[in-house]
Amino acid sequence: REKVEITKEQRALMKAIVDAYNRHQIPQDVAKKLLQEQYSPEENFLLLTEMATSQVQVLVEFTKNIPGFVSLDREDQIALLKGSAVEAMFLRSAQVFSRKMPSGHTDVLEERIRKSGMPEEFMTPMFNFYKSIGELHMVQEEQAILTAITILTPDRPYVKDHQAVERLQESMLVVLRKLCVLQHPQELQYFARLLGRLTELRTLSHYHAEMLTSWRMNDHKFTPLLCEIWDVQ
Ligand SMILES: O=C1N(Cc2ccc(-c3nnn[nH]3)cc2)c2ccc(Br)cc2C12CCN(S(=O)(=O)c1cccs1)CC2
Repeated sequence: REKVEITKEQRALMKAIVDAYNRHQIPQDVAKKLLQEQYSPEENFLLLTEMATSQVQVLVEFTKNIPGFVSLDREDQIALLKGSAVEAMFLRSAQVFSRKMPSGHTDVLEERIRKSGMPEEFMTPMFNFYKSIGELHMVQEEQAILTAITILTPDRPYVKDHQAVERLQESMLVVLRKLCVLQHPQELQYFARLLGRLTELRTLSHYHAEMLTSWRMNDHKFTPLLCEIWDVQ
């Protein structure tokens, strides 16, 4: 059994990322609304849009606090945020939602989102992803670092200094791998399973782009921030 040890620097990096991840949350009243009253599809959709807008704001703040991010080329910072926005939002949504939801309430989520006019063909992959994240029982350090790794993916469109991003992501992958060995000693392939979720996320983000155009509401409106980051309208 390999002797795994997290260095002082790696612990500092992990702490900075976890603090940033926990510091920014979306307003609880918004998330709670989704779980309480019964709404019309239009109202459901508006709620999801309101929440997604808060989520993007929270993710921008989180990203700015990832050590090394703000010293990247400014245009690369934008390219990374735009390239990872959907994936990071779905990853964080799945993580936060499963934590927030008392068990057995996911059908409320399913019903609310199904009632928002989301195309059927997107529901299944989204819920499969949601369940597959829940089954991993990630500790919060793993959740925060995996989200940072998603954002610091070097092969996003328009990233110029590929290497600089790769170096940042590399240092986080090293920490995450050690964390997985320490937190899940019995599951030898736990780290590989975590990274496998990132592949599932990319598929989801392709669905998402199509979904936005085919949303089953003729007058669906997104907020200016979502239009900007999702390249819609
Ligand atoms: O809204 C979602 N939810 C509910 C949700 C998400 C986060 C929090 C929360 N609470 N505190 N912090 N975060 C609460 C409820 C959720 C849960 C799991 C998965 Br997988 C995914 C989702 C989406 C993400 C956005 N989309 S979306 O398609 O991008 C779209 C935008 C506009 C209209 S449709 C819908 C599904």
